[in-house]
Amino acid sequence: MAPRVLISDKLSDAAVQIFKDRGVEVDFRPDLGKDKDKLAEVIGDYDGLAIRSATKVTPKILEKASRLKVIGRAGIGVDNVDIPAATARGVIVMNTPFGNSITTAEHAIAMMFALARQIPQADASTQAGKWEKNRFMGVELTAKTLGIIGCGNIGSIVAERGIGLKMKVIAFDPFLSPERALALGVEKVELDELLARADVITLHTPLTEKTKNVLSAENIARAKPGVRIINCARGGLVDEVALRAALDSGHVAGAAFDVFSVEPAETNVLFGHPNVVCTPHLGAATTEAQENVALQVAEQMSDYLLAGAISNAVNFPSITAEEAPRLKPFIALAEKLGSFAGQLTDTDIKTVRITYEGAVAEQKVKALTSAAIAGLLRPVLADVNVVSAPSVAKERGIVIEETTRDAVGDYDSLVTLSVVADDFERHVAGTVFADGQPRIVDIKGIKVDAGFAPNMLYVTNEDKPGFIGRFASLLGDAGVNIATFALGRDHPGGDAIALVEVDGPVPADVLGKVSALPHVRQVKQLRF
Ligand SMILES: NC(=O)C1=CN([C@@H]2O[C@H](COP(=O)(O)OP(=O)(O)OC[C@H]3O[C@@H](n4cnc5c(N)ncnc54)[C@H](O)[C@@H]3O)[C@@H](O)[C@H]2O)C=CC1
Ligand SMILES: O=C(O)CCC(=O)C(=O)O
Repeated sequence: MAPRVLISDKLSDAAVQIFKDRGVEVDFRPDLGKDKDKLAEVIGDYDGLAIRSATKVTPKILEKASRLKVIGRAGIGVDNVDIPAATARGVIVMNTPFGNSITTAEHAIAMMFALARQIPQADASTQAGKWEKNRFMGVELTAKTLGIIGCGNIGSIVAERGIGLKMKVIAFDPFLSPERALALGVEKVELDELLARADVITLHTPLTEKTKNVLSAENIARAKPGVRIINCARGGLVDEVALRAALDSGHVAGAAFDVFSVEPAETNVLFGHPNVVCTPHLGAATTEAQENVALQVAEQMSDYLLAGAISNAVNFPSITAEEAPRLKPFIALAEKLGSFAGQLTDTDIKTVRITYEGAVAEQKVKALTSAAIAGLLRPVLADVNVVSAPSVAKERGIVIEETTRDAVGDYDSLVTLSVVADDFERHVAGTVFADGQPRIVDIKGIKVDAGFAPNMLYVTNEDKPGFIGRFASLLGDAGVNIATFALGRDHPGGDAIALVEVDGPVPADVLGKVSALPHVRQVKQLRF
């Protein structure tokens, strides 16, 4: 069955076409983004949801999204998606981090000119027939200092444009490396210095706990008198009430805002001030950017739904379409090793150690670890999946340790999973053979060679003569057919294990009889 995608915001038609061309069923319902009740009614029918910023993906919507596998944001900010809730439900959230950066940077530059030369006000006055030539005295930007708060993708483009305009560009961004600053031709400064020096401040950070109100009343007061402030990033970065007061007092000479603390902004404290220029979140609104992000999001979502490739996910490591088929058997191996350990563990797990040796260590091991954790937790939490598993494990206080190293043993690739609880540590290792099938090759240090099957028995016993015959007759008498039988022991007469594939579930009374056989220590029915 073809996957189904709902587009619930105004995306370029290009997205619809891409989905259709790729064989994904698509419904284009841009009305639904603003109607959360209707969206909740229909979301259960879709595998994918493509959005811009109008659709709010809340926990309530996600509760109804029983089939949903991926949310694609045609744009950068994913603050309209509840990421923890999506992750907890195993839904991949992807964005398109570059498609609208140039356009948004250009909007910030346009806003800077609009402020410097009061273009919107002069336009309104001129078209009203006033010809107020003396009213609109502007400022030149050449040689002025442009202060960029947040010098990532968009901030860097703004910096380049600013330098092109012969401005002195300074930037505050704790994550901007000195090398990158040098390459951009930007002076990296602390916030206080930026406030003191900048003639124009432009914001380009996401809205986070740290950046909320980065331009607070105090910081606005510290800014250079006559500063102009531009926000084309996110509402909430600037204290709008404090800014209005600073505009009224003349401390701030002008402000240009594309984004607001409440959107859609039908009213705002900044509205109506003569030195304020506003646009309705138009930063990304060019034909080029909208085409870019629509194409990209549709490609990314189709790649995931059809081929398991993951790019630009904010809650899962990327996997390319080329990597996906190579990774797939190892994802199956990791999940099954996790499941094996999970089915044998009834107590609280404290730590999970996963070691990747040999060729597999070169793969996306984060994805494999997520798969192993999903397999481990699934016996107790049925709806955990590869996306949600790491956050579920974290919530439960499970420490995950991941190691990669060169091959040291007999296998090209070996994955070893150790589970540590208060009173034991258990480990199991596996590999993928040339036929692409995952195999268990080591349990508790005992070498075995067994595939995974829907119904299996795991038996531990003392290595004494007679066990295999009695065990096989007991299953035969109970009408349980043995498909494969793998044995291992640490040394003659020591600890032995059997992994037995059977053709169907084994009744509880038969399991009881197996565990009562001489020399048997434990028997466990396993499902894969
Ligand atoms: N108005 C609009 O239509 C659009 C707005 N945006 C918004 O622009 C913002 C920036 O986007 P990108 O440049 O693509 O993101 P990015 O992730 O490439 O850059 C963000 C930068 O902010 C920096 N940063 C993070 N915390 C900081 C802090 N506490 N202080 C200073 N810097 C900090 C990061 O180190 C990073 O360099 C996002 O919030 C995005 O949603 C993006 C596209 C369109
Ligand atoms: O989709 C839009 O128009 C908003 C773009 C935006 O804010 C973003 O990409 O973060």
